[in-house]
Amino acid sequence: MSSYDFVVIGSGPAGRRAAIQAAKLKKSVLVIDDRGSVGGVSVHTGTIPSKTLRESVLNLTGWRERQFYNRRSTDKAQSNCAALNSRLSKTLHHEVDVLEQQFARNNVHTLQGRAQFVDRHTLQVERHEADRTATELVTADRILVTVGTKPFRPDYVPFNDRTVLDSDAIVADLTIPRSLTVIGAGVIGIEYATIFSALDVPVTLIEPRDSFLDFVDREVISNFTQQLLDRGMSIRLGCSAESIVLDEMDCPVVTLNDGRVVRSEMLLFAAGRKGATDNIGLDKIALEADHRGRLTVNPDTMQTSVDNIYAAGDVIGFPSLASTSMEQGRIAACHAFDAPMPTAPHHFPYGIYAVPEISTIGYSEEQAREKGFVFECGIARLRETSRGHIMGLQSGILKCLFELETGKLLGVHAVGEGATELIHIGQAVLNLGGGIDFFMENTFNYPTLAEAYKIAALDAWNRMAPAKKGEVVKLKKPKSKSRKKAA
Ligand SMILES: Cc1cc2nc3c(=O)[nH]c(=O)nc-3n(C[C@H](O)[C@H](O)[C@H](O)COP(=O)(O)OP(=O)(O)OC[C@H]3O[C@@H](n4cnc5c(N)ncnc54)[C@H](O)[C@@H]3O)c2cc1C
Ligand SMILES: NC(=O)c1ccc[n+]([C@@H]2O[C@H](COP(=O)([O-])OP(=O)(O)OC[C@H]3O[C@@H](n4cnc5c(N)ncnc54)[C@H](O)[C@@H]3O)[C@@H](O)[C@H]2O)c1
Repeated sequence: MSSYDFVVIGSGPAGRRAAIQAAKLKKSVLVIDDRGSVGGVSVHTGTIPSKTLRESVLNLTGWRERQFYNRRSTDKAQSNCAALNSRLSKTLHHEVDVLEQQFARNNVHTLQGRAQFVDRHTLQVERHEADRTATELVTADRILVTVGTKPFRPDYVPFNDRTVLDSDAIVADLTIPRSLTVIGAGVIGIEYATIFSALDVPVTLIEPRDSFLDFVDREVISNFTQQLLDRGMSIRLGCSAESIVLDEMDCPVVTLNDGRVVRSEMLLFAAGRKGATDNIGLDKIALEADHRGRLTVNPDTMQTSVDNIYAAGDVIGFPSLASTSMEQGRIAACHAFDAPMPTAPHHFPYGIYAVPEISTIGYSEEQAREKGFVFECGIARLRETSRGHIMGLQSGILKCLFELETGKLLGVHAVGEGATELIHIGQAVLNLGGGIDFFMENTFNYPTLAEAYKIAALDAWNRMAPAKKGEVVKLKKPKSKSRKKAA
C-alpha cells in the first residue's frame, strides 16, 4: 500500500493545478486517472479538441477572409477531414506531453486506474492490465475529488456513436456530415452547431426553452442569433424532441412536440452533463451527490463536509469551466496545506467559442437592472473600427455598462472576432474597480479591435447626464482578503 500527503482523483484542469500546487508546497502527491493518458475531459474530449476543431475549421475554410475572397468551405474541409483529425490528435498529444513533463518536473506521481473510496483516507484503485484486472490500495492525508462529468445520455436517444453522438464521441473520430441536428442550445450545443455551420453544413438547433445562453446579455445574443439566421441555420426554440429514431440508413429522424420532423445525417445530443460520482464509493465516506451527481463544497476552501476530502472542478457544478476549475484546484491544495490564498475576484469571464465568439464579464443589462443599478450602455461595432475594416469584419459588437452616478464599469459583453481575448481588458478594469475614465483617458494602440472599448466608452459618455461628465470617480484600491483555513 502506498501513502501520500495528497491524492487527487482526476487529472483535468482542477486536478492538475491542485497537484502541482501541492507539490510546490513540498507535499508528496499522487494523481489517479482512469483514462489512458492525463488531461481529463478538458484535453481529451472537451475544451481542447473543440477549440482545436474550431481553429482548424476557420483556417481550412478561410472563414476570416471570406469577406474578401468569397471562399466556400465544404468541399475543401470535407476532403480535409483527415487533416482535421490529425490536427486534433497533434494538439492532444502536445497537451499530454506538456502535462506529463510538468508532473515529472514537480515529482507528482501518476497512476492509471479507477479510484473509489474505502474510507476517508483510503482509496482502492482498479487497474486494467492486459488481460487482467488488478487492484491496489492508496492512503492519503488529504484527498481531492476532481472526477469531472460525463455527458447526459437519456434512454430515449438511440446513441450509436456514429450518427447519433454526444460531445465526447463527436471528437473521437471526426466526420463531417451533410446535415446536422443539434439538441440542446447550451454552450456545447451552440459551439458545435456554429462550427459545423461554418463548414456550410446545414444545421438545425433544437432547444426546449424559449431562449438560450441566458447568462449572456440579451442584446449580444440577439446580434449573435441574427448572424446565425443570416447564414441559414435553423433555430427551433421552445421545441422538444418527442421521439428520436434511426431510419433505414441509420440517419436520425427527430419528431418535435409540435409535430414537425427534422431529418439529418448526424445528430449531436448536447443537453448537459452529469457529475462522474456514481461509482466512487461516496457511501463509504458518508458523502452524497445531488441528482446531477454534483458534490457540495465550501466555495472558499473547496472542503466537503468530510474535512480531509475536497472537491473541485465540474463535479461541484457551476460554472463548470476549465478556467475556473484550475483556480478551484489551487484553492483546495492551498487550503489543505495551510497556504492561504487571496479571495478570488467576484467576476470571472465566460468565453463561448462559437463562430462568432461570445465573451462576457460582469453584469448583463438585464442583471444590472434587476440589481437596481442606474447605468448607461455604450456600444461599439467592430466593423466601425479601422482594424475591423482591415480584417473585413461585417459584424460583432462590444457593449460596456457604466454606472451613471460613479462611472464604474459594471459589465462588458462582446460578440465577434477576438471577443474571448478582448474581454480581459474589461476584466482588468472591472476587477480593479475601474470605470469610464480609464477608457476616456488612455490611448489605445491603433488600429486594434481594442479600440472598440474607447468607442463604446465615448458612446456611453455622450449619453450620460452633462452634469456627470468629467466627474467620473477616481478609483479606490480593492481590499484583498486572505483565505483563512476553516476551523
Ligand atoms: C465540449 C466541451 C467544450 C468545453 N470548452 C470549454 C472552454 O472552451 N473553456 C472552458 O473553460 N471550459 C470548457 N469546457 C469545460 C471544461 O472542459 C471543464 O470545465 C473541465 O474539463 C473540468 O475539469 P475537471 O478538473 O473538473 O475534470 P475533467 O476535465 O472533467 O477530468 C476529470 C477526469 O477524471 C477522470 N475520472 C473520473 N472518475 C474517475 C475515477 N473514479 N478514478 C479515476 N479517474 C476518474 C475522468 O476520466 C477524467 O479524465 C468544455 C467542456 C466540454 C465538454
Ligand atoms: N466555452 C466554454 O466555456 C464551454 C464550452 C462547452 C462547455 N462548457 C461547459 O460544459 C458544461 C456542459 O455544457 P452543455 O452545453 O452540455 O450543458 P448546459 O447544461 O449548459 O446546456 C444544456 C442545454 O440543453 C437543454 N436541454 C436540457 N435538457 C434537454 C433535453 N432533454 N432535450 C433537449 N434539450 C435539453 C438545456 O435547456 C440547455 O440549453 C457547461 O456547464 C459549460 O460551462 C463550457
